[in-house]
Amino acid sequence: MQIPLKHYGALLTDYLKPQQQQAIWLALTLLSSIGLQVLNPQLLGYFIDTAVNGGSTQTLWIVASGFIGIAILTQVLAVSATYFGETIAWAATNALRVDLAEHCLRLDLSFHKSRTPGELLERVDGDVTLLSRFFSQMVIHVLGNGILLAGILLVLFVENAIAGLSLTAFSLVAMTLLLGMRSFAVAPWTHYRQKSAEFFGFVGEQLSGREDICANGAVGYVMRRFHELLQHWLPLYQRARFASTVLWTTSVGLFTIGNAVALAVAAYLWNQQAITIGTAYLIFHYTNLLAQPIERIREELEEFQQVEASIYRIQELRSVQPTLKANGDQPLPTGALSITFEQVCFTYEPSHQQAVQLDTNWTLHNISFHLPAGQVLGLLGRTGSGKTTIGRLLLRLYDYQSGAIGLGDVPIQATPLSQLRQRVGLVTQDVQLFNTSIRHNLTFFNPTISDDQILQVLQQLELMEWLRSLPQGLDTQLGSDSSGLSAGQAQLLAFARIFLKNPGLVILDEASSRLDPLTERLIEQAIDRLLTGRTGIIIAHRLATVQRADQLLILDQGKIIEYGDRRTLADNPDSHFAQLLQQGTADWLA
Ligand SMILES: Nc1ncnc2c1ncn2[C@@H]1O[C@H](COP(=O)(O)OP(=O)(O)OP(=O)(O)O)[C@@H](O)[C@H]1O
Repeated sequence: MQIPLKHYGALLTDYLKPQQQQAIWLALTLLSSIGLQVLNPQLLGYFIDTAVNGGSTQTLWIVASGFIGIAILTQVLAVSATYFGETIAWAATNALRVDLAEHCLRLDLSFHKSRTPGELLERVDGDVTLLSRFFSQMVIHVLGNGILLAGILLVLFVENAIAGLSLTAFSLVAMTLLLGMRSFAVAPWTHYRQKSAEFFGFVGEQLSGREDICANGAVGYVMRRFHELLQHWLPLYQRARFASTVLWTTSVGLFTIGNAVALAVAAYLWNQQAITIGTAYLIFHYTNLLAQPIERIREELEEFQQVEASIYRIQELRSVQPTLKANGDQPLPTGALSITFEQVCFTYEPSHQQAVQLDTNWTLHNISFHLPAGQVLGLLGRTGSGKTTIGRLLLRLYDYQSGAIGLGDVPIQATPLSQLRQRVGLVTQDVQLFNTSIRHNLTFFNPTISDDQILQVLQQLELMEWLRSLPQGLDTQLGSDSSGLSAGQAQLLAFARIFLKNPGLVILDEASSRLDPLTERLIEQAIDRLLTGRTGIIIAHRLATVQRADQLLILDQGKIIEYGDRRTLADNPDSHFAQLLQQGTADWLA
């Protein structure tokens, strides 16, 4: 896996451009500290020669103080560089996190269904965290240490040409060898991070389902899977670390050779009386100093292998594009919206579409009906017959493969997605509440909705008494798992959301669970109000709700087995609906 250099460049310019000033400060502090590191040993060499030649104590004091002063300044500059580096890293990686999160939110439901929330967390946060060093220091460290390396070699040449030449040759060999091994550990680190994403996905999934897991005695199974994942994770980590260790061992071996070369050259030149003892010390000192940039570049490259794996995975995520067809800009009419389905066929696995020539494999097959504006359609059918899928197609959570769907005579693809989702309201059985105040749970953070509007809606839903019983009213915080709310109250809050949104079409997946009579009455009233002046589709589980419908559509295995006016069907003793009425329940399986 080799990522073209231009991709790194693009990433750097995209995310570092807004922080040009900080980046300049980072470069300045880093380069100054490098300059001082090259300069300071010269004072030491001078100190030794002055001491050996019997120089004055005052001179020695001045040189020693200068040496200490520069050492302190180098440290101050290093601290400043770290500060600027961290600031840049956080700002850049946060911007990337935001971009990736937005990108994921734009992707279809099919993308999210195929990935666990934990896996996405690892993609959006784990991989990006690894990139922080790339943004803050990597490029500048590789560049800066390259300059330090060149500076040291230059000084060595100035001290003595033979020393400069032999240590330059050594540096070239060391760098070539280490750079050649650059990609050595990329693949093991990619596998390791893939497994870690899987592990976090698994943990996230199990944590969110902990009640069901405990209630159904599945803890043993979960723990076994947990250990299985860990068992696969460890060898991958060992392999990745081993690859990195090979690099480390190579560089340690190289520096031992480097030190031997420096000592041999210094001893030879000293014997030849070509250099002073101070210069001999400097050759040895600079060779040691040489280890720092080479070692640092090696470290950066080693870390870069992990970064490369992260960049690769981020690119992969960014390359996933929504499969929904493009939107048009045709507005939907105001008020209640009529619905037209014309021979709609849909499957959740479009890649199998060609293979699905047989009608039986469509999730929805040849669905056609027309519901005039302001009317209500009751949807009935066995579990898995495709009722929920009809709602999903209307909201364009998925696109159908053939046929046509129109709302208010506008094809749904011809209108902007944001407008479509504003004009169609969906209440599912599974009400998703967020870990924030009741106000935000109702308005979805829309600041244009006033408290008065919210209170009016809660009053209509007869929820004021409940609201008054809460210690902080609309500011009361809800738990993400609906803690403190009954199923009926959660449903009523979901209705309140729809009232505030005021759509022209309401799709209601009615709760099939039994509610207490008081809550049931409240919900019945709420549904009545919700449907007034709006078109409605109700996936009905109660006869009371079905009686509201103007039209009925009964599905079986994705096909319409009965469709028509409710009263006409009720009067026809041969109809499926009449049989349901006879059974006294709308629940198909009852
Ligand atoms: N995201 C999905 N990916 C793949 N298949 C799916 C998906 N959602 C539903 N299905 C399948 O599509 C078919 C229709 O599902 P749908 O949820 O529309 O049925 P339903 O009539 O609403 O059932 P229920 O009454 O149980 O809610 C089922 O066979 C189901 O397994």
